Amino acid sequence: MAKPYRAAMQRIPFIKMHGLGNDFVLIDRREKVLEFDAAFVTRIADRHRGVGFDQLVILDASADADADARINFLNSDGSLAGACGNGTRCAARYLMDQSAIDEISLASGSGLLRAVRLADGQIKVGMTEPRLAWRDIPLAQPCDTLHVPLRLFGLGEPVAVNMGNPHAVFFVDDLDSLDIPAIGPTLERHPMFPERANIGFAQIVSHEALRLRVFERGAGLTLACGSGACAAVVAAVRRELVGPACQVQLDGGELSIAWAGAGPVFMTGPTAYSFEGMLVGEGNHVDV
Ligand SMILES: N[C@@H](CCC[C@H](N)C(=O)O)C(=O)O
Repeated sequence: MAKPYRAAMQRIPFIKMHGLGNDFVLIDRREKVLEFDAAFVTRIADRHRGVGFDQLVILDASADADADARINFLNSDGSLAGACGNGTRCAARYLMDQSAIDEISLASGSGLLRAVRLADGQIKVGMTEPRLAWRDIPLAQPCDTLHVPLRLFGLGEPVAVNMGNPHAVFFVDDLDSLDIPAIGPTLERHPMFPERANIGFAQIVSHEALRLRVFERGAGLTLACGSGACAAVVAAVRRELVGPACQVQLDGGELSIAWAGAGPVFMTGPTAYSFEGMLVGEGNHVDV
């Protein structure tokens, strides 16, 4: 028998995508108003009772005539993320496929982002210009962002970078010796980072390559973090550890990052569809 509130049921189509295993539920609201709250987000994020994702990617119609759509990101803990590199590449791929085009512009919290599909199918996005002043990270106190005075767990001083979201990058000699799930939460929520921070651990491989693992703000250790890869290369270029083009080796695969020492950071890598489905429920209380 149909439940009495059936008429109020929402049906929300979604697409599951990932970039190097950094996974997303993408909801396209460009043509339909769909409302949901933080409880909805954490429910869908649950990998046992929901769909599971690192970030929820929401596409809306954009008021900006230069943009094809507006993009927003929420972490699996329900918090807002100002930027998400892999999510941007996945959303760009989805929008390009929908319209059979190879170039797209997205309005985001960190400005207008342009993405292109390359001949080999990889998606390249121009991320924002990194912000490097302590206030812009933001950090809790004035300091040199190239050497943030934070010494914990035997790590050296990190480099702080804002890529539309806050990052701290620690350079280490042996990435495999770190228990990142154990130390990540303390660093993410350290009082030095009033808005919390994404915590990257980078090991230099050569002048053109580094290995990276990121404990993401609001999502924990992920298989890849696009904005984290950008932040790590910006940090490594500033410390003169790598050149302007750098391969970033993440647990889920590789990203090519280019930064000339000023201006935007370019990120290139693969994207993939996983499956599509429907979230069904009453109001914001959605069953999956
Ligand atoms: N996975 C993302 C980063 C997501 C946002 C981050 N957790 C935050 O809160 O800033 C990426 O690919 O950049």
